[in-house]
Order: sequence, then structure tokens, then C-alpha cells
Amino acid sequence: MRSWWGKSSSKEEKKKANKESFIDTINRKLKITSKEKSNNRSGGSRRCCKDTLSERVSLSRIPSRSPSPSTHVSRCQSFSERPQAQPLPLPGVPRTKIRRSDSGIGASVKPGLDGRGKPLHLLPLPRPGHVLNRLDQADTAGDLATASVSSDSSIDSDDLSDSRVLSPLTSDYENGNRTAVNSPPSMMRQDQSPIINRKNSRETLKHANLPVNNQTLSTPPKRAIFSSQVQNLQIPHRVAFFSAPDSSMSSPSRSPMRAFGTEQVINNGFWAGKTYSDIGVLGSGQCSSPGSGYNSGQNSIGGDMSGQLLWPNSRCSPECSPLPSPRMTSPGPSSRIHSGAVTPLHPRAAGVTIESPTSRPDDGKQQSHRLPLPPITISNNHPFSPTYSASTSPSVPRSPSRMENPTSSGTRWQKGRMLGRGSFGDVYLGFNRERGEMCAMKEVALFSDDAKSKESAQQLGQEIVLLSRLHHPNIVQYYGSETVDDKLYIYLEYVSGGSIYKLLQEYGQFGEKAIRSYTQQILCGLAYLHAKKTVHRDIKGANILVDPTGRVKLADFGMAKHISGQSCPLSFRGSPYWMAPEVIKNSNGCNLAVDIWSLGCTVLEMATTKPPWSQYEGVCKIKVPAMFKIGNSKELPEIPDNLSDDGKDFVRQCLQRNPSHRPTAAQLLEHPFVNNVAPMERPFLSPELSEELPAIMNSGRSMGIGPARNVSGFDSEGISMHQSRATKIGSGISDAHTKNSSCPVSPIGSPHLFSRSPQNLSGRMSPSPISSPHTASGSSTPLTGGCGAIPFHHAKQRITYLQESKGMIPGSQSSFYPNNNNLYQEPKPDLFRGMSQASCVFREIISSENSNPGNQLGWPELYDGHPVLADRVSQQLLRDHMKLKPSLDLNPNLSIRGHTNGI
Ligand SMILES: Nc1ncnc2c1ncn2[C@@H]1O[C@H](COP(=O)(O)OP(=O)(O)OP(=O)(O)O)[C@@H](O)[C@H]1O
Repeated sequence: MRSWWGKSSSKEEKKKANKESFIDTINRKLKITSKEKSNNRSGGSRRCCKDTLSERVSLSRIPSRSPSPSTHVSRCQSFSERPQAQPLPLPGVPRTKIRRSDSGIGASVKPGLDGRGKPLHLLPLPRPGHVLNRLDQADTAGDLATASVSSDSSIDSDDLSDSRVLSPLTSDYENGNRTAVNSPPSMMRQDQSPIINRKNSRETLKHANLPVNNQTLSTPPKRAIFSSQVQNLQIPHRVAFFSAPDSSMSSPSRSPMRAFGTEQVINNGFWAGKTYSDIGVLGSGQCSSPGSGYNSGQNSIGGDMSGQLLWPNSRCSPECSPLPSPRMTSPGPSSRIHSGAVTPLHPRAAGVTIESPTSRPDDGKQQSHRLPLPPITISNNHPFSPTYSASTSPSVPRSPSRMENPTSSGTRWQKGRMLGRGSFGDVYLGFNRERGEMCAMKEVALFSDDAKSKESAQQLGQEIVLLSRLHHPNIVQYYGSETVDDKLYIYLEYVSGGSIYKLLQEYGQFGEKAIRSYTQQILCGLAYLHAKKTVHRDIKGANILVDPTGRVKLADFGMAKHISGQSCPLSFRGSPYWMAPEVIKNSNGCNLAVDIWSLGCTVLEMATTKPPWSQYEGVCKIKVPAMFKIGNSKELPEIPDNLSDDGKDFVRQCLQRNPSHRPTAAQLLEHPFVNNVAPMERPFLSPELSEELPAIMNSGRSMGIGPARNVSGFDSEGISMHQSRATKIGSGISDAHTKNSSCPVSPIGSPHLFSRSPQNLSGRMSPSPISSPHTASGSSTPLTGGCGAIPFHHAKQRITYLQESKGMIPGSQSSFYPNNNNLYQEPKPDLFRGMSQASCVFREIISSENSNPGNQLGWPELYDGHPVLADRVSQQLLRDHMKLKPSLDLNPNLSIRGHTNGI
């Protein structure tokens, strides 16, 4: 017994000892592991921290189903397991905002300086000849310049499209109840030396290996310079969506497939058509940032989302970072300490001329964009003028107690309340208390260590370049831009009414009268835009602003693209519900017709508060079902009965699956749904102008009957096509079905997709569904017929309308929406690194822009004045574009005189 017990006890003791030893070992290992993890988190990887933080933020906004706070789980959840229907936050509702305020980096106040410390705003005042001829010259130059950009690729938005984030539906902040957020980015330390900036700038340039351009203003560069510079430029992407073109592989964490399960793909006939091998090389669509919390199903998509959709291994990948936004992945304060540098007063602001101590081109930390400023008021007193004081920078706190530079008594834009948030950055109201004028200030943070920031900067640069060439009453006017340390400020015409989306959310569906008026104005803007061979690619309610008088302005040109004549595959861009089938299918070259489709969707959105197919939200907010419906089915969306017959027909015209069957914007302006809009509903157009506008906007000459039938956009082929179509329409039969049956239905068709690596599948797609408090009212009229087989209720009208359409878009030898023309260009690789590069990118873009010979030809100089009220801008621009009689006050002297007299 003893022996047994003793033996047994001994065994027990041994066993116990072993057990304890084992436990100790485990504990030690655990300790080590824990310590390692801790070290990694705290010091090793800032991004890891940021991701975690971002995830937390994301989770804080979007309830997670998982009880575990695991990072990985959270990431997965953020894309794939969140509740499907996340109601959109209503505009004005305070939201948690992720800001970089923790960085301590603020937009330092710096005057616009060129590379040698000279004021940037040195453009000569417009000469009379410039003014009188500037439209043509501008158009020509602008188009040439744009074409140059496109051909040289760098500024082509598609360059970055592969990974571009889709802009979530931005929220409107008209209520301005985010005071905490509205505070200035940072307080600048006045004791910090500007040398820091110069140093950083030099390092940046050196690092970026970018050509230094210090001749932006003083030496009119040749076009060749522009082109060469452009080659180094990359168009920034939306902050939330970008994956560096050159680092697409580095963004596996943003794999789009996180958004839905593999099984969904497999079970989905639309996507299942793709072979696995194909999947692996598909593009990089992205979901909009779940962390943003502002997505509403209206998020734009960039890159090849189809690729994401087919990427089988990306679901809930641990590496998946749901927070691709540079904002969330930005470095901490340490990486941007230069932002704390003092922004020196602009030399001229102090009444002296001071050359840069170094005369180095990179001395100027910031660079102002001297692109078009509001006309009429040509003065040095504007944010980009030499007298614009650093202390009046938008980033300067507006505290009344703060003494601003007494010498900088010129115009001053002071950052006011937040107007909205986009994937790019925040938009604030800018107020010039000297003049009492307002503008919208888009503040975009540029990050140094995030590859995405480069794309963001590039995308913004693209937007700036495009916007700067657009001058139309129905397009938000670009005033200028400047970079202040790590922040870019884009000054835009302030449109106080907010977006159509916001109005729909707040007030519900619009009445038909409003829809007609808005649609007509959108068409005017589109006709103008398309005449300049530019496609918006993201037409939707959220990107259309309305002013208090009911004027409509197209905004958000981050996805806009100048179309060159080169053949290029279609880019997968846009917002899913508004996206044209050909974009989803990627089967045809993309052209201007994608905007027409989106317009049709927008009309439905205005009539119902929701875009078509929004009922097919799908799982994980990627909207695969909706995209399937749009891209692969033959169904057409329901058209609400509360729309008139004209309205229904208008929508049907727009929503023809065959893009070549869609009328042009100019043609649609003649549609009964919009051409009967009473003059009073077109406050910005006199009856005379309204008659001329459509034709002029398209720069085409009508061959039709009477001014009301001025429809351009056709050549002989187009006429033939239209006549043929009109005949069929007249017989009540559309040929669209037959034609469309040959359309590829697989999203795999584009070679564009195969050029991308799996790692480039980093897109984020619109995560949240549209959740409007207002539901569509009235029954709907389902459309059937598929592939454009649309029943026309106004065949007779349509025949007349179509047969009289004989215009031609200048510069285009093809008709209607030729698939062989107006195609996009392939993206070019990103050449930039680092944030400062992003800043440099801007500089280069802007410099290139300023170097554009087009600037010497006309309009940019004319806008070299301080911003004026939007109406005056619009009116003046309209007059310019209308090329009215010389008797009109196009005389620059008048404008200048008026301005200098204090107008
Ligand atoms: N010119 C303007 N006037 C008034 N408000 C504006 C203006 N521009 C933008 N906003 C407000 O700011 C919000 C975000 O702006 P915007 O959409 O241009 O930013 P973004 O980063 O380009 O957005 P997105 O993510 O849609 O691309 C808009 O929804 C609108 O409410």
C-alpha cells in the first residue's frame, strides 16, 4: 500500500511537475508572443496601429456582429458581415469624424509662393483680345491640353482608376453642427522656422525625383514641358479608394472581395462566368470605406470592381484593411511635423519683396494654383494673389481674438462651417469678410507615407485640371487651389442648397416640375461637358448641387475623364446603381453615353428618392445583385407612375442598354420632358440664351428645323442610325434587343482587367445601401423588353425629334456615341512616392497647368481675380460661352474696372 501509494505519489508528483513545467513553458511563450505583439503594435508598425484604430472607428460606427474585438474579425465584418442596411446618416447629423488632428499638423498659413519665394499670382491681367477670344482659345487650348494630358497619360484619371475608391455618398453638413470638427486643423506654431518647410520640400523633391519647376509663372513653358511634366504626374484618386498604381500589390488588405463571399460569386451567374484564372488578374475595385460611415449606397467605384467581385480569396482576409482611406492610414504627427512649420507671410503681404533666401524652386512649400479664378473681379486681392496673406490662409483659426496680419487686408477666405464630407476630404464654407463673399473650400490632407495619398493628390490634380477648364452655369465653378503644407485647398463656387441627394433625404421625392427643371439643367451641363469631350462618370444626386434659386450645378469631377480618340477599354468607375451596363460589363469602349444612363437613373432617383435597382442591395453592400441586374439582365428599372409620360419616355431613352442608342445630352435637351420647362424655371437663362444654349453647348450647328430643333451630335452615320431607329420606334419596335443580344454579358471581356494583379484588387465598393427615410411613392411601371426593348409611348413625337437631329459634335467624325471613339486611355504607372511627392504631384500638375500654352491664349488669365459671387461667375461664363454680341459687356476693361472699383 505504502509502496503503491508511495509509487503512485511519486508518479503524481512527477506528473504534476511536468504539468507545471509545461504550463510554465506555455506561459513563457505566451509572454514572449504577447510582448512581441505589443512591440510590433506600439513601435513597429504604425500602420498596424492605424488599421486597428480605423477598424475601431469603423466598428464604432457599424455595429459588429462579432463579439470579438479581434482585428481580423473586425476587418472581415466591416466588409462582409455588417448589417446589410445601414441607414445613411441624415445630413447635418453630427458624426464622429476621423481627423488627423491628432497629428498636430495643421495647414500652415503660407502665402502662395513660387519656387523662389515669389508670389505665385503673377499672371498678367487679361488683355482685351484675350477676353474676346478666350473662349475659343480656351476651348482649344483646354482640349489640347487635356488631350495632351490624356495622351501622356499622367493626368488621366484612369491612370489611377484601378484602385480608386469610390466616393461614398458624401454627407451634407449644411447644419454645421460639427463644431468640433470645424475647428481649424491646427494652430500653427509661429515660432517654427520656415526652413523646415524648405528642407522638407527639397527632400521631397529629391526623393520624388521630380523635375523642379520654378518657371511656372515667370516663364511660359512650352507644351512640351507640360507633356514631359505630365508624364510624371499621376492623377490622384479619392482618398478612400486609392491603391497606388505602382503599389497595387501592396494593398492586398483592400481586397474587394472582402465584401462578399466566394460562394456569392460562384453562385452568381453573372460573375461565375469568369474563370478562376481570370479572376486572379482582375482589377481593383474598391468598396467605399466602411470606416467612413457615410456610405449610402451611392458610393462611386473606381477600378475594376468586377475584378474584386471575382476575387475568391479575399473575403474577410485578415490583411484586409477596411480603412484604405489615407485619412485613416495616415502617419502620426511625427511624420508630418513639418506641418507645424511657420508659414511665413507672403513677402508682398508685408509690403516688401523678398526673394527666397535660397532661390531654390522648392523653397515654396506651398504652391498656389493660378488656374481660373472668377471672372469680372480681377484683383490681386484673392487667396492666390501676392497680397494674400499667410495669416489669412483658410487654416488659420478664426478666433476673433486672434490678430491677423494687419498688412494683409486683402480678401481673405476664412474657413467656416463644414459643408460636407467626401472621400477626398472635408468641404468647408469659406468666407471673405472683407468682401462678404463665400466659396466652398475643399480641404484635403496629403499624407507623406501613404501610397494612397499620392493617388489622392493625383486624383485631385486631375479634378483640378479638368475643372479649371470648365466654365458653365451648370457646373460648379472652380476658383483655384493651393497647397499649404500637408493640405490642399480647392476653392469652388459655393452652392448653398446642398446636393440633390441631400434634398431628397430631407424633403422626399421631387415634384415633376422640379425634376424637369433639374434635369434640363443637368443636361445643359452635360451637353457642355460632352462637347468638350469630357465624361463625368459619376452623375448622381449626391454629385449635383442646387442653389437656393433652383439652379443646378454638376460637381465632383474626381471621376471625370477627358476622352481621347484612342481606343481604350472601359474603366470600371462610377456608382453602382447609376452605372451604365456597359461599364459593368466592361464590354465596350466607354463613352459619353454612360452619363446619359446615369442621368436616367438620377431622374428616377429624384422621382423616388432612390436610384433604380436599389432594392437589390445584396450582401455586404457591394450590390452585386444590383450590378448583376444592371449589367447582365435584360430588365429595365421600374419607372414610377408619378412620372408623366414624358418623364417615363425620357427615362427610357436614357436607360437604353445599348449606349449607341442613347440620345446625346444635346438631343435630350429637345425632349418634351425638358424642353417645355418654362423660362421661369430656368432662372439663369434668358429666353434668348436658352434657345441657343443647346446648340452652342455642343458647338454644333443644327441642321434641323428651327431653333427649338437644334440638335447636334450626328454625322451621317448618326443620322442614319437615328433615322433607322426612329422608324423602328415609330413602329413600336426597338432594334435594341437584337443589337444588344450580341453584347458581351461577361464582365471579363475587357483586356483592361487582365493587366492587373490580384493584389490590385484592393478596391472598396459601396458598402452601404441607400437607406432613405423616404420611400418611393406610387406604383411602378416595370419595364421589360430587355436590352433596350423599350416601349415608347410617344413614338410620333420621338420620330420627329429624332429625324430632325442632324447636328455634329465638332471634332468627332463619328455619330452618337461611337464605341470606337471617345474611349478611355489606359492607366500609366504611378511614378511617385511619398506624401511630399503627393504635394509635388500637385505642384507639377499645377505647374503644368500653368505652363500650358492655353494659359497664354485666353481664359485663365481672365479668371485671375478673386472669387466673386457664384451668380456673377455663372452669368459671366455663360455670356462668354454664348459668344454673344460684342455689345455685351465682355470687354475686359469693363470687368476690370468694375472690379477694381470694388464690385
Ligand atoms: N461647391 C460646393 N458648395 C457647397 N457644398 C459643397 C460644394 N462642394 C461640395 N460640397 C459639399 O461637400 C460634400 C462633399 O463634397 P464632394 O462630393 O465634392 O467631395 P468629394 O470628396 O469629391 O466627395 P465624393 O466622395 O462624393 O467624391 C458634398 O456632398 C456637398 O455637401
